[in-house]
Amino acid sequence: MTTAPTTGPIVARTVEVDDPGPLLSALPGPAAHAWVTGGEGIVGWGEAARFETAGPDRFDTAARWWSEVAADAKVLDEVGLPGTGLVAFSSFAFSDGPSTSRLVVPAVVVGSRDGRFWRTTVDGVDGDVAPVPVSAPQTVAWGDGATTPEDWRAAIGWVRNAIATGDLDKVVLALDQVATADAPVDARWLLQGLAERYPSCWAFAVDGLVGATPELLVRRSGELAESRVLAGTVRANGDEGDRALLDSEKDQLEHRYAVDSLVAGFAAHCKNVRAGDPYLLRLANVVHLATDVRARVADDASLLELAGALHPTAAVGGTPTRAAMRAIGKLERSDRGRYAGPVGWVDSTGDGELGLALRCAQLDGRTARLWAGCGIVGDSDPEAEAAEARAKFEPVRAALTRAL
Ligand SMILES: C=C(O[C@@H]1C=C(C(=O)O)C=C[C@H]1O)C(=O)O
Repeated sequence: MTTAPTTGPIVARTVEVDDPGPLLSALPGPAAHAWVTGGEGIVGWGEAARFETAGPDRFDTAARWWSEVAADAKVLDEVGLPGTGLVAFSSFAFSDGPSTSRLVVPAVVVGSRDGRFWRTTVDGVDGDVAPVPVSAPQTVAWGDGATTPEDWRAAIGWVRNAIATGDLDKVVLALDQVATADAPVDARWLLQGLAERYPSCWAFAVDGLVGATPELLVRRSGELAESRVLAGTVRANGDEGDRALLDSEKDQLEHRYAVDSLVAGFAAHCKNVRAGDPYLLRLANVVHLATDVRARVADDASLLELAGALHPTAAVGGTPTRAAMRAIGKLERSDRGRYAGPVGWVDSTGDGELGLALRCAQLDGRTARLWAGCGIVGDSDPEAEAAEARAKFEPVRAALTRAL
């Protein structure tokens, strides 16, 4: 566990500013943090404080650190909208393994909502970054990741057998790909490409994990907790695909496991948990079955505490949870890192938004590791799952290579 580099209580000041233009274009360099949907949200850079942790208690330890920082902080906020005041960009590991989860308080945050714009700075922390133009890769070479398509098909077979013998109901299996560019990949290049083609998704970047997710694990606004669960997917191909999804018992079952797990997770902290009816969420690459869930927070649990109770839902893990997580650990050839973990932002009152880190890449110099996962149930067809995985890789692949 590490904390740095606060030297005393944080003083955060939010002031209203003129329209700064597109938020993602306000980011001065590739070390970028972002949470943007439909052109609104927050972007940040520089660093006023950081907390890193790992293991099964990661949500609790992060929640405790953040509540102490927030309690000590002085927040001078003349705007008072979601994303103003003191915020930490947040990104959690998928599993209880050694991958690092982190909260980062940027030196500068610029935000926009409902035609209002703001800038938050932390006293005594230099947020001046010499602007560096966004760079596009000139070449990108693609390779398999740790789990090859062949490994993945074999794993689907293993899961289908385990389901047939009654040990499991659903497992979300992921595979990875690695892109190697000619120069370090600029997070802003990916963010801008993703936000352009997927404006209704949440484009995110936290410490080099960059993507655009359509799935909201939890948003807390005071007593209101909200979520958008996705499970059940086909490639976008017009009405035919839409009907196939709505009429598919296999997809409806896969979806129900995910909704049930989210509702059960909310029960620990919330009252009046209400799930709507499933609907179709249409994106440029795929169509998902989606359900919106609302609940009332009954015990003052913060966003990070709620996330600890909810993660991993069966949208990214499986059913039953523990057995599915064991299967993922055994069948996937490398740790997921922060892919499929909660990602977003939290403020000093414990409000904020966390999506699931999907349709994303982990940037590391010239390489980008991408993942795509599919929910496997007893009736899953390996060919159809492979087509679904290819469709889920598409957003990041296309954003990365759009200038080539
Ligand atoms: C795991 C991913 O997506 C999840 C799995 C889905 C499915 O199996 O239908 C749909 C949306 C997400 O909950 C991914 O995109 O990598």
